[in-house]
Amino acid sequence: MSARRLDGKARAARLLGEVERRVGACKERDVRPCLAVVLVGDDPASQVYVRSKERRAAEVGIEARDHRLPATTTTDELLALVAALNADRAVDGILVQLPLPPQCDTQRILLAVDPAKDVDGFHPDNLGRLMLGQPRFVACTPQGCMVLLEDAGVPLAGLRALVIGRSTIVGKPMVQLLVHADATVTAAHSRTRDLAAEVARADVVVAAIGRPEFVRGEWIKPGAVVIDVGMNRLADGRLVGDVEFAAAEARAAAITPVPGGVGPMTIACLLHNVVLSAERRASPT
Ligand SMILES: Nc1nc(=O)c2c([nH]1)NC[C@@H]1CN(c3ccc(C(=O)N[C@@H](CCC(=O)O)C(=O)O)cc3)C=[N+]21
Repeated sequence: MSARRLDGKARAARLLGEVERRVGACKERDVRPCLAVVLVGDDPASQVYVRSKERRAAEVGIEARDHRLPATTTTDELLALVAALNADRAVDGILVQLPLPPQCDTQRILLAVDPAKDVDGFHPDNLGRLMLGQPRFVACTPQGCMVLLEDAGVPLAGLRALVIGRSTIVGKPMVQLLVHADATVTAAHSRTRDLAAEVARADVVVAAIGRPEFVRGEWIKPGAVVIDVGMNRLADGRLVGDVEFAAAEARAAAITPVPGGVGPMTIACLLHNVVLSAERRASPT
């Protein structure tokens, strides 16, 4: 048996089509959806990500305003920029590209973003709302994983789901979303004993560890659904996930590829969050 590939690229294109229609509807009401992108420093990977976000935004009619700051930017300078973007009524979403240089206090900066413009879903208000089951902006990567899980066609209620990785931007919100979908969720991480045994009993595996092919294909329970959040650049330039793809594919019922799986969904969900924010501006409740 070979797994069905959960095609994130195709799914993202469909979601972006919906976003584009909704952007058009906003414009008919004289609201022009706008995303402010803040990039500090010259990390090459961050520059690539930001460029592809801005390109996708343009494709769906969202204006992306670029704020590039030198690597020496201080916390106070960033706080001043965030305050200006919060106050700018034309800005629907604010994205501060991570990681920030070490002299910047990331937590303080994320806390300063107006939660109503926090399209990354990283502000404590939005993380707390998700915990309460009253989400406003859901972090883009976990949101994209849930869409792909829906496409896999497995009802999550009662299933055993394993989330590997406990980051604030992926693992923790992913656990919450799966709990709200009535899965039985285990949060595994670097200190988990016998990860192989945890994987072996999981009906759904979400891998967000950041180590190339760390999850062995032979650990996967036959018929499981595998969502690979990992994006690891090897020395030879190849991009691989956190799961040993070929071996996992032979056992799983469905699996996301890398590239072309979760990554494109993350960007589509970001722009989905921007249009949600613009729709609130168009029809305040
Ligand atoms: N505030 C903030 N928000 C983020 O959402 C954020 C961030 N900071 N910092 C960095 C990470 C990384 N990230 C990616 C999203 C999509 C792809 C993506 O589309 N990847 C393609 C492949 C790209 C390639 O080939 O290199 C794919 O998986 O098919 C990659 C990486 C968002 N991040």
